[in-house]
Amino acid sequence: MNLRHPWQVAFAIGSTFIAATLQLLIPVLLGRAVDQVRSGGSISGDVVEHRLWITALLLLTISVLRGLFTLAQNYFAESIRHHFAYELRLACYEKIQRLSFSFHDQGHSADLITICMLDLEGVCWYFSSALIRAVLLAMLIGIGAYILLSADLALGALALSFVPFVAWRSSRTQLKLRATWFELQGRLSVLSRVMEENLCGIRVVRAFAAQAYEMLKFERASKSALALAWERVDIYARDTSAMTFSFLFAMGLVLWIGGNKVIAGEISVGNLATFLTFMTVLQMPVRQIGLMVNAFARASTCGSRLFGFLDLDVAIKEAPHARPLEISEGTMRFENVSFSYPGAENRQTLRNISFQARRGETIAIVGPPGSGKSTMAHLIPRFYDVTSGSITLDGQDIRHVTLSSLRRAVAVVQQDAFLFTTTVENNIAYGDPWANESRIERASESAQLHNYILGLPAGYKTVVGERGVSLSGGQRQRLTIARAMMLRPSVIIFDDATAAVDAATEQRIRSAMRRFATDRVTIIIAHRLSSVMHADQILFVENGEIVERGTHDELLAKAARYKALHDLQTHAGNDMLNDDDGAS
Ligand SMILES: Nc1ncnc2c1ncn2[C@@H]1O[C@H](COP(=O)(O)OP(=O)(O)OP(=O)(O)O)[C@@H](O)[C@H]1O
Repeated sequence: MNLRHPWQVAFAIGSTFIAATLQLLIPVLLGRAVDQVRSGGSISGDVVEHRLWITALLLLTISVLRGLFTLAQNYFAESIRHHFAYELRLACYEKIQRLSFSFHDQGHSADLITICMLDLEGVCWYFSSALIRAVLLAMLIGIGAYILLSADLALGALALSFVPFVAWRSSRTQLKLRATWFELQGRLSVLSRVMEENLCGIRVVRAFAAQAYEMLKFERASKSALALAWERVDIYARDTSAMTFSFLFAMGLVLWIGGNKVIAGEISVGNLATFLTFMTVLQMPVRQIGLMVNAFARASTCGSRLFGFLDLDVAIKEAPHARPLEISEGTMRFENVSFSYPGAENRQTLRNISFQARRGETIAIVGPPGSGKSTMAHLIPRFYDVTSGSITLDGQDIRHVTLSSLRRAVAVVQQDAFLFTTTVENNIAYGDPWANESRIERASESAQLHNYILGLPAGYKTVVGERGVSLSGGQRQRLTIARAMMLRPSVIIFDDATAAVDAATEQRIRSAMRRFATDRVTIIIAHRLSSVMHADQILFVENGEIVERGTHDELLAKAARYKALHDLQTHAGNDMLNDDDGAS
């Protein structure tokens, strides 16, 4: 139970007890009222009327009070549920912020959303509404059974005979409905996937005149969902009828046998009325046993997933006595770094990488696809930890400094330029929300974006991202470059960040960044050698190892892999130019 709100829990349970007790008094009072009318022959009319008035007033008061306490019970139960959900949601979100890249690499995002929304709801509902209802149900059935059985054992047993059957049947129905619910969710998600693909690929669909095929695909998915929905209606209708029948059958028996007992003078008509009213009172809660069983089954699956997620160990942790990173000379060093991805420990992605970069230097990393260039970049902000060796910044091992200070000092401009759905200004100032306008403008000028932004409908206040103005790949990329520059990092990494901009814009960004680069280490990962030829040191990586290093001229002079790549790109460029000449 949610012990962070003990008073609310106490009020919810207390109100439930009182509401249940008051509800149990109603059949007793009704029975008494019937007997008071029946006894009219032996007592004067005024006395009967007086007694009836008292009983009626009592009934009214009890009903009003019961309503108020039920209201309080629902109020507190809902309040607990929402507070509990709020706290769990925050805990989940906080966990997501801390989870390491190795967790996200396994493509958990859809599962994570299910855990943090649906599973969380399942757990909260159980801990608030279902548990409170279980208390109410236990009281109604327990005390109700005691009153009925002590009034007349045989008739009481008969009146309660529908309880086990309805409880069993409603639990079975709910569990069956639950199983089909999962299946239905699966079929509905196929339906939404078909629709989503159709909307995303609308140009392909129209271009290939595939509307009829798409319609057929959608109809098939739709039919399969409809069939299951019908199956569920069938289960529900059949089981509801069976439960109603058993209840009415038991009621008929009580009426018949009870009626005979009244004739024989064994019980009063009022007693019989009490029995019948009790049965009506018990009917709905008993049917809800199925809901409780379902809530419990749901909460145990959802709970094991939710709490399993919250208890997950975070791979990248801060050292117990981590200190903020202190930058003085601004030197970064890789010392004999080897690395294997978590889950792929038998394969070394990087082997014995050593190099040093001083403030103001630009280091370029080139090499064939999959050679480990991005992996090297991801080790610097500790997206992953080195398997052996170390990375230091001014002599401080990055594993021994606080994560926030490290990530403020190391900015990565990724290949995929992600933008938040907010203004251009907020996107650029993401790492420094208090930055003034002139700094934001300077950063966008360096990223060759300022003039373009001024031409947007609302300038820097224009909303971009999924539901805003759409930018081209190159413009998005330049915006993320400006965002990284705002951090004034000690190490800035461009992970193939200029691949989406044309050579002329790249040239302009590079010259604008020259001043910016004097205060920090710049690491450029690129396939286009024209992007890296001005670097102070070029590392050629192959199969996770640095196989060549030096300046552009030194590497050309070596006439090995770098030279081969350079010749390939130069010839490819010349060939394209020649083709263009030929074409024109
Ligand atoms: N998250 C991951 N889990 C396991 N293996 C990975 C992961 N990311 C990359 N790899 C593997 O590590 C190797 C190096 O990948 P990396 O992305 O560093 O190469 P790269 O040189 O940057 O490639 P590219 O030039 O195509 O971007 C590849 O074989 C890749 O399949």
